[in-house]
Amino acid sequence: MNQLFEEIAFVENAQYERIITDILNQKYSLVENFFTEQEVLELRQSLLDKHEADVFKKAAIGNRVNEVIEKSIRGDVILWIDENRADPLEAAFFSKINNLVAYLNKTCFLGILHKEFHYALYPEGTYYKRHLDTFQNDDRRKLSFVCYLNEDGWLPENGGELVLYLNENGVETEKVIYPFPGRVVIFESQLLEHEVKPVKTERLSITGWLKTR
Ligand SMILES: O=C(O)CCC(=O)C(=O)O
Ligand SMILES: [Fe+2]
Repeated sequence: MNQLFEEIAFVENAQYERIITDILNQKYSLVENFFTEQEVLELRQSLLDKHEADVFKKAAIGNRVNEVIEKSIRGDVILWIDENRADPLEAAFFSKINNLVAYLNKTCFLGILHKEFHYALYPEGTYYKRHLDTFQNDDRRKLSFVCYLNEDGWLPENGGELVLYLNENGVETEKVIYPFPGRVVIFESQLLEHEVKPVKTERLSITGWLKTR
């Protein structure tokens, strides 16, 4: 009965449809208003408060069974967000993510069953060298999701741009994305190599992955 109700209640969502079309056509989607300005402001404050409380740790490369801290590859510090212990703000964040996942699973049969998200702070001078978001021993990450939480007025000169390496008819091209506040980038974890260019002003974000199995 519930199932039937869901079928009838399905409403096409223009924003999600655009995300799906973008990903099908170009392997990534850039969304300017996935979260409200208020949500972005509060998530930024939450990140800064938690960082102030010193609970971030140096990000590693490799997955959690196989991790190595390698500052020559990435220099950000992170804090994983546990959905089961989320505060109301984080719960609202996950509710938007879960809506998107439900839509993707329903319309594209993506089979997303798990997700993992962390706050990330790149101190001045740090970067993340070109990489793919999958691990040798784990290919469950399907979509990468990044939401930028920088201050209003963030300038291109602040560095820290995300560069996606695209392939257009066999030719590599670079898509440069500035981490302006509120921007969300979603891309195919297994297909798009990318990097974070050196940061000149502390750079804030939430990054996550939508995973199968
Ligand atoms: O912050 C970004 O723009 C991308 C971060 C990233 O590539 C990662 O954490 O794997
Ligand atoms: Fe990445």
